[in-house]
Amino acid sequence: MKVFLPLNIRIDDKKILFIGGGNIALHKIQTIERYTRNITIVAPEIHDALRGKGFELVCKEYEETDLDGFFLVYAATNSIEVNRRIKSDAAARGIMVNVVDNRELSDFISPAIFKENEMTIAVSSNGQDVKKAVAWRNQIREMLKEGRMR
Ligand SMILES: C[C@@]1(CC(=O)O)c2cc3[nH]c(cc4nc(cc5[nH]c(cc(n2)[C@H]1CCC(=O)O)[C@@](C)(CC(=O)O)[C@@H]5CCC(=O)O)C(CC(=O)O)=C4CCC(=O)O)c(CCC(=O)O)c3CC(=O)O
Ligand SMILES: NC(=O)C1=CN([C@@H]2O[C@H](COP(=O)(O)OP(=O)(O)OC[C@H]3O[C@@H](n4cnc5c(N)ncnc54)[C@H](O)[C@@H]3O)[C@@H](O)[C@H]2O)C=CC1
Repeated sequence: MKVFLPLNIRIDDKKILFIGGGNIALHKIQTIERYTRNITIVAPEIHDALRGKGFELVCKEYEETDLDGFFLVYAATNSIEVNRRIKSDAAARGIMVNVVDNRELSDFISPAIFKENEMTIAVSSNGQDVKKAVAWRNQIREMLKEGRMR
């Protein structure tokens, strides 16, 4: 089984690339944009909710050279084959990838996050039980809101 180490990575001075701009990209970007807007999206079709927010939008199919200059990459297309190709192209360049349809291929995974000002709670199940990670995050959030944690 893969093992994932929790880290807080500096990203304000780095570029993040999304390949694929559909529902899953939108959902992940809604979390990431609370930390940075330095996001580029490459996809033939980009969700309307991702437009006009200051992201760099590149309307086309993925090519290997799209990876140049990026620190983190999210392979978020609806094609298993394209996502696998992104992973192997990025690995050859030493770039870390989150493959949204395959935790085994992912160099990093996204935790369930609750952020309030400078404080962040991030819950992960090591990629094994997303629903439990979300449930724990929600319970911790409720405890905070009810004043049971300070
Ligand atoms: C491994 C990981 C990889 C990664 O994406 O990094 C991954 C993978 C997969 N998720 C799947 C399903 C769903 N994921 C969500 C939601 C979230 N998923 C997130 C993280 C992760 N998901 C990483 C592990 C995290 C950990 O370690 O625990 C969250 C926490 C963070 C985020 O995505 O930003 C975010 C909550 C955001 C929030 O609430 O804030 C929902 C909706 C929901 O539950 O709300 C569903 C539908 C559930 C249903 O169907 O009921 C499937 C099956 C796909 C399929 O079968 O089609 C796979 C694929 C697989 O398991 O291989
Ligand atoms: N990690 C997670 O939490 C979850 C992941 N998934 C997986 O996420 C994947 C994506 O799902 P959705 O976003 O709902 O799909 P979607 O259909 O909404 O969006 C797909 C996106 O990929 C783009 N795309 C397709 N081919 C491309 C190419 N060659 N180059 C660049 N972009 C390309 C499309 O233009 C579109 O923007 C699916 O494989 C699904 O299994 C699904 C549920 C949860």
